[in-house]
Amino acid sequence: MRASLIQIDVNPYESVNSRRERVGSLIRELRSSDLVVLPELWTVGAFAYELFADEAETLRGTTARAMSEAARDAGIWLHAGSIPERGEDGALYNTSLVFSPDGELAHSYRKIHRFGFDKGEAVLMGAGSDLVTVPLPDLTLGLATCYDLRFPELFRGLVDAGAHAFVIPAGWPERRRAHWTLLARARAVENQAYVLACGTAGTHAGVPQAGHSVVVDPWGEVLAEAGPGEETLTVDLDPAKVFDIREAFPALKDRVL
Ligand SMILES: NC(=O)CCC(=O)C(=O)O
Repeated sequence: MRASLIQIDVNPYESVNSRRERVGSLIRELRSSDLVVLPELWTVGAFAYELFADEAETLRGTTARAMSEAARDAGIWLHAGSIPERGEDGALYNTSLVFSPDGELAHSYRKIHRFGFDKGEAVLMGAGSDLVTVPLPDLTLGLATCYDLRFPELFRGLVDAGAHAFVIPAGWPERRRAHWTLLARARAVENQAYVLACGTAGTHAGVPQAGHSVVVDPWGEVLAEAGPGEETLTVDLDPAKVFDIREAFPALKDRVL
């Protein structure tokens, strides 16, 4: 199973429209992949709090339509990262969208743990409450977003719901990059699952982004890691590795709590 992560530069000098078109073209070049992943809040940037309300969209908005067409044209599963969603209740959510190869919006996930450190996201956005898994032909994905990476109980819940790989779009800042790679590897090792963690590049709202998107195998080995700039990582995953490692070293079966 071939997966590609597009680490997008979210600098504020590019308009949302231009970035959306550019990302659509990048996705269409990845026809040989089975799954393409984008980062968190890539239309605006995860720390551009003042843009969230203005750029919020519904699940049938401009970004969702553009991503649906790109997924269909490329014939791939697309985890289109997250958008600032304007919910039916009027509240904002940090919502990830997953499109099937025929362009259908198959799943969406509202980020559960809002980033509360600088108050921005936690004040502006509502919290999701539902765990979301995405059964693909060869393995099941569990969805999480950025700050969620710090909360292992979410990932354990996703494993209990059948996940073999976690997809984590992010807008992780450079100043905590050491945590990013460490946590991605920890979630992989403790759950014996692949981790596909796709971050952003560039600087927005004065926050330099870490980049360094990473794919980790179920043994905790880093299969591929991006540099700091815009880049696409492509990796071949072996779904059997999850089952083999879980059988050969059955730590998940020894859980007490
Ligand atoms: N967008 C985010 O969730 C930021 C998370 C972060 O900066 C951290 O966990 O550190």
